[in-house]
Amino acid sequence: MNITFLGTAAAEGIPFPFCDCLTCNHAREHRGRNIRKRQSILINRDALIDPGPDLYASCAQLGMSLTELRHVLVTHNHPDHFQPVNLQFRAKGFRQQTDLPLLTLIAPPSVLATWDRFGSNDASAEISRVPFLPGDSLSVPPYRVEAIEATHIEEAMNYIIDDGRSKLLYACDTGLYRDRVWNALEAHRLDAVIMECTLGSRMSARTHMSVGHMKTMLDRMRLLGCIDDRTQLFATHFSHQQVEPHEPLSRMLLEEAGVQCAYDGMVLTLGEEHSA
Ligand SMILES: Nc1ccn([C@@H]2O[C@H](COP(=O)(O)O)[C@@H](O)[C@H]2O)c(=O)n1
Repeated sequence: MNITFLGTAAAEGIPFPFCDCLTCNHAREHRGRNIRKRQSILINRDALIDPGPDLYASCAQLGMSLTELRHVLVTHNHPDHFQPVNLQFRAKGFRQQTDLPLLTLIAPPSVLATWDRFGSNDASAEISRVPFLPGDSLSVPPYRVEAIEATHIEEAMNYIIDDGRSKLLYACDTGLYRDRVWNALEAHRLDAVIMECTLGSRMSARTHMSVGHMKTMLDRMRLLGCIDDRTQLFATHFSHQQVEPHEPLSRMLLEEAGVQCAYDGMVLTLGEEHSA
């Protein structure tokens, strides 16, 4: 499974244009991995999680097209994770010479309601919708997708994605899992975990993760046998209000939690990593 981080920031991005905090100012001055677009990942070339506000800019910057995209999974109904216009522009009039595969839109009912409220049309966007909720699973070859309940807003989900060779847990956005979620997770042996660490080392909250909470979650996963020393661990979805620039943040995550710090353009081939 190839995974490309299209964006690694929380709602505001880094730098947030309406902010002059140290992290935002440092990003403007030093750029590189300090610049973070809003959170989104591409799996291989055919599955995308969270088509947020920076999707087109990320693809342009990384030289990637989405013409092979077949599955879009949405975690929850927040505007930094789902922007209907990204998929509305799949309509024929916007790409007359390009044929696209039918797209499966896997999303909670609240996200599908937003899709409808923005005047979207499934037929013209060549989309087949699949209402999805925590506890649901389905097969969209080559993937098996299972949703577990996130601790964030109503209907928010994290995804377990299995391509038959490796299994990923995508844990954005969430706070500490509720007890009932651990029963569902127990059955899984994970090759990679991508977990939000919105709050860095500065604070704790119910609906987002700090490095302390991340360690708590990973310790419990280890105890249950979901992860072991071979599992690759990544932190992402950082808030400019809570984290330092990329280098000190990377050091802190590695030292305190044994976790790698994701950056925009990072590519994982489960077992390897190199820049796009
Ligand atoms: N405990 C928190 C929660 C949020 N933030 C900041 O707010 C932004 C939006 O949060 P959502 O819960 O709506 O995703 C987030 O990007 C953080 O910058 C926070 O600092 N502490």
